[in-house]
Amino acid sequence: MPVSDRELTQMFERVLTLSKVDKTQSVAVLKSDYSNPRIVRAAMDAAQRLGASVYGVELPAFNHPRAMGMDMTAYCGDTPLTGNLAAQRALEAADLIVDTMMLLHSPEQEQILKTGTRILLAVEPPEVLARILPTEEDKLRVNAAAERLKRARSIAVTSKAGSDFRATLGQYPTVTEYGFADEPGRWDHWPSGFLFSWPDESSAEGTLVLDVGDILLPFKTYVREKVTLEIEEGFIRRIHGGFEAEYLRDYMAYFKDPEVYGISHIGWGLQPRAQWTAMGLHDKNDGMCMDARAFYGNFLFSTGPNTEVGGSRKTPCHMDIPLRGCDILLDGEPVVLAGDVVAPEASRA
Ligand SMILES: O=c1ccc(O)c[nH]1
Ligand SMILES: [Fe+2]
Repeated sequence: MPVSDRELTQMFERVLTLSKVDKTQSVAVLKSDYSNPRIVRAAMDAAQRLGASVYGVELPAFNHPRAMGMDMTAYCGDTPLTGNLAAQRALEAADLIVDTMMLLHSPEQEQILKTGTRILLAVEPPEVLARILPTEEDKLRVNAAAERLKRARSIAVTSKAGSDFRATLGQYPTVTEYGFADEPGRWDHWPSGFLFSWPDESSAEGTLVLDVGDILLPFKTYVREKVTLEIEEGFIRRIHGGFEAEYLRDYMAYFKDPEVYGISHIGWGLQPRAQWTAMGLHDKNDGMCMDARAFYGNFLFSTGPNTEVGGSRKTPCHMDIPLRGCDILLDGEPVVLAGDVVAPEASRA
């Protein structure tokens, strides 16, 4: 259902307030040719209504000649900001950046965050922003789970479909997404509600079986026949199954980069207002489908880049693959069982 401009501005006022925007703050709205103009305008208006010093940074769109599709997570690393030091300085001057063009998985995003500037990504359709409007309660639940994940030294994921995956943890930080950027140097994404870390380099091992109904992003497809990923020493070594396995093999091979098979962030969904079914109701180009990444109790697996936590894999191909119905154990203790969040208690909806 359409959201009115007035409601969109009011939602931005709410989320920018949660992001600690007030008259003492400067807010830069980062945009490019493909930004949603309604989101740009609502962010600018809301920031002004909160008394902040507001400015826009507009960058010409960047299209890599080998990028395919419109989903902004499909080709990561190079962005309209890449190489534009003057624009980066202009952005670093802000207390908060509302990113309507997607810097995620770029080295520049990390450089900007290191200056203490906060970044809030907002590129989903207004109807999704409205349905998953962030709350303080989301933050409490995600942070409760993060306290557990920060302490974890191992993760194990199994499922009835046959998944049997494990990795050690600790080399990389825990990252939370609860929908607002309220602390210095924090990046967040409205809408969200999940958390993740990265496996220690070379530690990811085992099998992940994508079962019917699991999701392949950025393809925005529901798996219709099982796909099996065999993982050794932190890399996907084999992908087998039927048509979807062949399609995934062909897509990843297209990049001609062995690093696309590396494992990226792994974690689980904690957003009850995100729905597994939502992707089926949207066109592929409506956004990046955060419902699929955030739905409650998923195991979110991903491949490719790890630059956002200081890793060396700046590879453009990034697959986000949420699985349903998994058991997720940290140090042998369950946090999710059969796709339902069981611990920590404070993380349950
Ligand atoms: O919010 C996001 C979106 C995409 C992604 O790969 C991670 N987190
Ligand atoms: Fe991802």
